[in-house]
Amino acid sequence: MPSLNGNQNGNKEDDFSGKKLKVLPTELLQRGGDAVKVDLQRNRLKQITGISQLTNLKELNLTRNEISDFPVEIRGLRQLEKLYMNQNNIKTIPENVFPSLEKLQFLKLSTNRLEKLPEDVNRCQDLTYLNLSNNCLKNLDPIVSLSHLKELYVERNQLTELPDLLFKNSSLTLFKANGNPLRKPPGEVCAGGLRDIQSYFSMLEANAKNFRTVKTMFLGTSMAGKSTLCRSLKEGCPVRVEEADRTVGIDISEVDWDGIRFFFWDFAGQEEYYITHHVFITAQAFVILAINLSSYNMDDQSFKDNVSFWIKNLQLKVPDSVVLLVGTHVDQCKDETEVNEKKKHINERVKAMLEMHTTNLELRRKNLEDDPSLNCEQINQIERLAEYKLKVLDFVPIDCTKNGDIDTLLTLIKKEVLNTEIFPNLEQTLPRCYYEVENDIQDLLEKDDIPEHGIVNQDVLLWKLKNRHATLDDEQLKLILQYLHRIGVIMWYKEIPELAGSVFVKPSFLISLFKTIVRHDLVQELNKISSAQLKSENALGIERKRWIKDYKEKASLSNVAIRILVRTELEKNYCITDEELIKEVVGTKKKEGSLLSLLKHFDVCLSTKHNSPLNPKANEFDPKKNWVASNPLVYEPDACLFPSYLSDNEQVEEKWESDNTEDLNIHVYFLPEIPYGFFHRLVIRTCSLYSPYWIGKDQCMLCSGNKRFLLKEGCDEDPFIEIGCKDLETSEDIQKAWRVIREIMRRLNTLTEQWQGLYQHVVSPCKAQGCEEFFEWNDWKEWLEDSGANKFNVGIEDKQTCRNGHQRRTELLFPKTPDA
Ligand SMILES: Nc1nc2c(ncn2[C@@H]2O[C@H](COP(=O)(O)OP(=O)(O)OP(=O)(O)O)[C@@H](O)[C@H]2O)c(=O)[nH]1
Repeated sequence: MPSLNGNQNGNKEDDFSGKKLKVLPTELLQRGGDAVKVDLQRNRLKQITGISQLTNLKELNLTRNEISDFPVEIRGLRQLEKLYMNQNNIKTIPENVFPSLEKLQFLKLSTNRLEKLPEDVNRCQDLTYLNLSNNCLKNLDPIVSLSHLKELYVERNQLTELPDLLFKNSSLTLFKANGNPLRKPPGEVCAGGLRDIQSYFSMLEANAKNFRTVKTMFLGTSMAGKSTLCRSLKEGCPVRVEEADRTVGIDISEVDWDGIRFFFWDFAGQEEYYITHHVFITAQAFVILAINLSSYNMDDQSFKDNVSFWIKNLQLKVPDSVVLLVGTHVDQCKDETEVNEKKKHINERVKAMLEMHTTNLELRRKNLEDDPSLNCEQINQIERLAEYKLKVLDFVPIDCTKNGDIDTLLTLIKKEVLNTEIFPNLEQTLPRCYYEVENDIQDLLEKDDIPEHGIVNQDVLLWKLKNRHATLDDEQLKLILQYLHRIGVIMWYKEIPELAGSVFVKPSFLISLFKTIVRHDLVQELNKISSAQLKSENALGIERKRWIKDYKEKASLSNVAIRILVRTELEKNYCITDEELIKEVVGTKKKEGSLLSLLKHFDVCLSTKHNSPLNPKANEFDPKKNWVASNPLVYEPDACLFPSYLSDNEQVEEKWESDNTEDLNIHVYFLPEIPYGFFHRLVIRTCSLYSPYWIGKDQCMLCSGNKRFLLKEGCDEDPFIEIGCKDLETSEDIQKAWRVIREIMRRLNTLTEQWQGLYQHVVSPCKAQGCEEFFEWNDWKEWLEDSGANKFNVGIEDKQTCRNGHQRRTELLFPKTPDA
């Protein structure tokens, strides 16, 4: 029997969800005109023959079924107000269905395979909610005249343009279009939301010009020749870069070739800088991967360090980018044969690597297809990942000291960039004022109207720009500034309260501040601190020694040392004397400076504490309340910890002691692998919730109440992150622990969203001694949603049996309805 639940409107709901139905049950059809609301989600329906008998149906939920042909019979449901058809396999919707659904207000068609919408969808004039995300739509014209739409979602489709009519005089209050290859308006405008898009269209001239910009990133190991390539290409002839002149952080510059603007981002190759790279590696980029051919050994390690590490990172972070492999130092190879052999080695390995990636995704998809209705979300995600094709262009070996070779490379780059198959989104349509504002900012800098360091108060900048653009108001100017921030021309972190008032119109300055702290030769820099500098912060020489020791042994850097280093950089290299500005950036004993706020915002480091004994009074985490640190505070944050520089896990292991079978334990597996810096950032984000924590190289332990939680990066062939909890005595303890794990998983999930090419799945290991079996989670992402928490694993048994016959209590394997 279906359950009949009352709802707020007094309508009875026929609940047939999760019953593995393949056809509509007779008992439902017999209800005929009595059925008002029917829930058929999570079944195996391919068709819904007979549905038109439910003539008074107002709400129909067909989420997560196996429907591929849109059921035309729905046409008969003339009273229908709400229709859920998301997470099926629908490719097309025929004409002549929607005109009959005149009362439809809510339509959810997300996560299907729709390529096109029927023209007559515009007949549903009462529609206020429409969700078309995760489809393959190229065009939204059929919906422009839906004048009552309030919420519209079209994320992750194939849209290149949005129709401006959609935004004129519309009642839209929510619109999301992330994950489309948009040119008009560009994705960076859409990322700002509805207001930005409306403002963009209001400013866009009828004959607006298309502009062509390429963000070019030079990546590769240290000394590969990135700076040499970057500078030589800019000059059009070989430029020699001295070893002492190596890149620290990132260098940014701009060139114009034949009307195409190239932004050159030269990334430093030393590992210390990798943790800040993710901030600056952005979508739709052109990557020049420099590989030093003379030092390249044709073995696994060399391929990994010089090539695959970088390609995999790009595949994870920006899977839609284009990579050009450039082999440098050809003149230092023995002969042409050596160059050709190395080129062949790299080309073959890269090809195999990309194929392997596709095969792994394919295999995973096949596994999931055993139960498509349960795994629909995951299958869809895999299919989306398989659609990303990182383009790796043919390998070019060059001698960076030779004129002819630089010329050849230059010609090749220009040719590739103009190839629309390789760069389909090169052209973007922008209102003229966007460019004018950008040029004006450069002009203000050149005319010294803005100080050389480029930090300018938001109000001052707006005032200066308004003097030049009488027609633009503050709001429009702010939107343009945010767009310029998103494309990396300026930096304005509006969402960080400490930084919202300052605009950094010279990003290179900000990066140079990053590198005062995140650098390969930090110990040397600490050693250079003079007595006078120490005195300025009331510090002693003996403290400097301690800073160096703490940094080397505990990867923690004193806040006082940070202040001294940053102040020195500002005063010496940028001749800044404005004490107020220095204090704002550097901070004081009482107030954190803007630089630290930024580093924390990007999860580069976290405030650290003295490691005190396990605190049984650690505040418990309660998802309904704001988390507050334990009282009395166990620490005064006086240093910053850089987790990825830590060298061992001893302390964490000692605090955690050993695992036991009554612990909670889940593994989050990553395909193709755990991105560089992922664990580091997860630890930072998680530890900011709990006062007592201990961190090691790839492990971290934290406390909530009297329970201990472990986060661990592991690899037993497949890379995974383990989340565990111990000290659980009662079922209530277990429920509480799952809530904390849910919070950790939420953080993990928001991080994952920053790596577009990443796939994860979650399992609970069996834990019986010697057993390697596990219990697979199907719905973990749903569990993270507020509404999903109550549905998770509803009705499962008290015990689960693994494939080897071991039994384990369900509540130790899955979070059984946390708030039930
Ligand atoms: N002979 C020769 N020397 C080169 C070539 N390319 C680069 N070099 C030299 O190699 C050294 C390293 O080059 P850089 O351009 O600084 O390398 P990088 O990749 O920017 O290094 P990091 O800044 O440490 O990341 C410099 O001394 C260059 O002059 C080449 O093709 N032939």
